[in-house]
Amino acid sequence: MSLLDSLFRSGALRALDHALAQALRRLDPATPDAVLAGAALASLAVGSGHAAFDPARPWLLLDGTIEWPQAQPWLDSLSASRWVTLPAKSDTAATDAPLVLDGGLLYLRRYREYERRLAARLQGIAAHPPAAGATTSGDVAALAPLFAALFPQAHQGDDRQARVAALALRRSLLLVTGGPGTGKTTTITRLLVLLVAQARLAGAAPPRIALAAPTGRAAERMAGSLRNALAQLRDLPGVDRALCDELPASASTLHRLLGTLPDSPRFRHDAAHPLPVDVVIVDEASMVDLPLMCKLVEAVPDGARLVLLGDPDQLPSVEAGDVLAGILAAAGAGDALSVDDAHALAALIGEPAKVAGDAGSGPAALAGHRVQLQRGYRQAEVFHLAPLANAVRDGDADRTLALLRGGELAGVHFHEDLADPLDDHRDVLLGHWRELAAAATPADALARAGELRLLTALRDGPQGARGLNARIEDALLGRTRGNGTPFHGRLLQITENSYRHRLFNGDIGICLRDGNGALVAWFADGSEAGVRGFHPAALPAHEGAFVTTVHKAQGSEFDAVWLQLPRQDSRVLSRELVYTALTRARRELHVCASEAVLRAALSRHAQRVSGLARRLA
Ligand SMILES: Nc1ncnc2c1ncn2[C@@H]1O[C@H](COP(=O)(O)OP(=O)(O)OP(=O)(O)O)[C@@H](O)[C@H]1O
Repeated sequence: MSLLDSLFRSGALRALDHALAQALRRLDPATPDAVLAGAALASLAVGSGHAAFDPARPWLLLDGTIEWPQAQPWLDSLSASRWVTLPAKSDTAATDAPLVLDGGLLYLRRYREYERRLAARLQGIAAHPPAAGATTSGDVAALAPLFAALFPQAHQGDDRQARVAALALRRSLLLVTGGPGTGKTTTITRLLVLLVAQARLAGAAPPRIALAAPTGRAAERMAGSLRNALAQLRDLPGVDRALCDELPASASTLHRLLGTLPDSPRFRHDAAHPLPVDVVIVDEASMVDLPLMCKLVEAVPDGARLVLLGDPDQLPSVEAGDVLAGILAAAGAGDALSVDDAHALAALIGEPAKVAGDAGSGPAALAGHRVQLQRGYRQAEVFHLAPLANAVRDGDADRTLALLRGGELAGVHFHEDLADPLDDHRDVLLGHWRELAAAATPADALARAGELRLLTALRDGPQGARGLNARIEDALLGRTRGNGTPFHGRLLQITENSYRHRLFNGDIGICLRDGNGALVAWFADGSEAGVRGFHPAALPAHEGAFVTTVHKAQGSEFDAVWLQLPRQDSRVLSRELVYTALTRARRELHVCASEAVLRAALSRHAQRVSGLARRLA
């Protein structure tokens, strides 16, 4: 049997992937099986979060007992095919072949173009100094008193937060990375105040600033953190409150920032119609996929600053890409300043511990654009998560298990071998969800829904989100319910973007009866009332949300997180998945898992195929 047929019969391919291969076979019946299978796999790769298919590492896409062709003959056969373009380095893949073989990876043409355009525009932004940059030592010296008020520790050792703000004076592309609570938002707030002051000193208008995140929830969280940081700043001696007043009070989704067009994958803002802004700050950059990141960077005007914030240890975007990882690979460790920056910024931050070119930092293409924040500032007395998060991030299973079993981390609970939290902890969990139905107002119910979330690794199976949701809904209702029927107290999550409703993938709502007994589905929004109601039958696609997958919880935080891992290992499990789940918790964490599954998860990376790092280098 041909590889294509055996992949299709085993259920590995989606109908869409198979249809692409079939279409090529119809157009040219002589097309070799290796090319047809490659086409189907390139399509499946995009559907599985990869930018391309790697014939040398096919198991990154599919595991199981598949007899893969040898890499070199496969690549040769692809290279010789009329369906595959082989672009020269500068080529824009102008032919209309559906596939491109580039850097040993097989791409669907459109995704190779996204990757090429993203790399080119990122390099363009990085190479372009900010329009209102501080280039002279006089510019820098004039800002020194404010800088010292914003970053009083700047001259004491390696203050990475101060380094971020200082670098923003000279760099258009800035990558600010760090785990939860390392002060990314605090730092950005101070950086923006500094940029406002810089414009004022130059007699220019204050910079036009856009704050954005991939999901509505992440954007809300970003705006909330910024407001808190700003409230602290207003009381800081040496900081003029009028500077703080110039900062935006809200953040939007990236889709809204770029301006969606009805029934079009394009946005209102693009290279020809750039965003009318001077600074774009993007939070949760690890969640941004390849097409969206490409469209974002192309809409950033020349001379504007682009600041990407993210936690590199979190799961990559659900959709194709792993874009942040590719960019960071080209930026190095984020521990060094370039020689020029170090010299120009010495008046603000003193002599840096390390300058680019020092042993270890390497000649990365975007070196000098990244700052990795290291120190966590969240209070640890009530919730001591950091040691566990670090052990998981490092894939250190022995240490992770010792910490979980030791029971000494405040707020962290291990329920070893527990396969069903609804059996042993039914009262706590159902009690919480019942309280939502009894909340005084929809806004209150939605706020309380953020107090606890049960997270799973998988959608399907006995410990999957779907099955658990159905069981919880039955338990709350006290009877078996027709699938998807709304009921008073049902928590739900939108699963598609609907611009008409202004509801987006991942938005959480709750169904409550109004005074007349009619069910209304309520969602949080930025309006004065704080919520918007919909008739449940008029909602875009949605599903139950008492339990969500870790993937869907990216960009959100909850007071208490219950993480349920499956009983059997699965290729979906990885240290990034466990790390992302743990770091969603603000006060309390419950991990339900077996030693074997936890060890298997921590031994695996959520690896994605991408040519971005190579392209940027
Ligand atoms: N240099 C600092 N000194 C003291 N406290 C700080 C400092 N930087 C940040 N914090 C505090 O640490 C907490 C977390 O900061 P912040 O919200 O900026 O972190 P973050 O990295 O944006 O977090 P998240 O991962 O949730 O987005 C806040 O309470 C903030 O006030």
